Amino acid sequence: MSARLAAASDAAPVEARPGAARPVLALEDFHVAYGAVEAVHGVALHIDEGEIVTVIGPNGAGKTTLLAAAMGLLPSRGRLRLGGEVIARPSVEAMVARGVALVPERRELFGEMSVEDNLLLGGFYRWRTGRRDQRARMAEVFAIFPRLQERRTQWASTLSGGERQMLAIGRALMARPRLLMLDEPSLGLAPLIVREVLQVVGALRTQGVSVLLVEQNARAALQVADRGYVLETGRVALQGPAAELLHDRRIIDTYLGLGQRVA
Ligand SMILES: Nc1ncnc2c1ncn2[C@@H]1O[C@H](COP(=O)(O)OP(=O)(O)OP(=O)(O)O)[C@@H](O)[C@H]1O
Repeated sequence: MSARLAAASDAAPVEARPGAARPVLALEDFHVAYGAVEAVHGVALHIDEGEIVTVIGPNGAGKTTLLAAAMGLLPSRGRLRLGGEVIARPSVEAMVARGVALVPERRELFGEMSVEDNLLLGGFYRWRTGRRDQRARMAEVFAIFPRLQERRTQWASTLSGGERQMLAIGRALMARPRLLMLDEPSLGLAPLIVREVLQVVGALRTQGVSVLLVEQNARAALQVADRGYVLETGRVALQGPAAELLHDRRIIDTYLGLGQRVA
């Protein structure tokens, strides 16, 4: 294991790390349970401003659970901070109001509504007033995903898998989030489309959006991310710079397949 890769969760509290940028999101000793059964056991992770951080791991490791609880969709125990603020009881309303957006695994689009109307709904909560503002933001989203503009009047249900994923991300971007949380954006997509979608995700950092990317496609995720965490049975098993994780023997053997070295 490389010296810069750490086997356990962040040992020091985030604010205690020398020279650390202020994290957009920090979880410390974060636990999530379904009834009496705990699925996430004391995870610590952070995302700094403009960073793309990925959480990878096998089926059932707790990735979706972690993301849902960080968004306030599931009850949690531990510490969650957004910027400098401790959020005592994370709720969806609190997270959305503070500029966090989640793109869920199943995308949750409104199939019998146009691309344009799906996008407008994404900005509704934050921009209840000011329709002109929403139109301006939609133009920005179309600049990011030109394919959506070509299909703006088409029902969401008629889009291809890749286009639906773009629409789901575009809808989340309508709220101008500081932090975008993505759950398995590669799910069900062909490799070329995965690359296209993740390239756009990578470009978001230049627009001041930080990204928490949960992925089973470890290679694709590590190629776009700055740092990564490996979650196994609800615990952080390994973490470090994405470029180093990509070349870590254990990651290659377990997640990248057939003992191949990454070129
Ligand atoms: N609604 C639920 N009720 C009870 N247990 C659940 C529920 N949802 C998930 N779990 C359990 O929590 C654990 C973590 O599941 P989770 O879906 O978060 O894993 P994951 O890493 O996202 O997996 P995948 O990559 O397959 O989506 C699993 O053991 C799962 O069975």
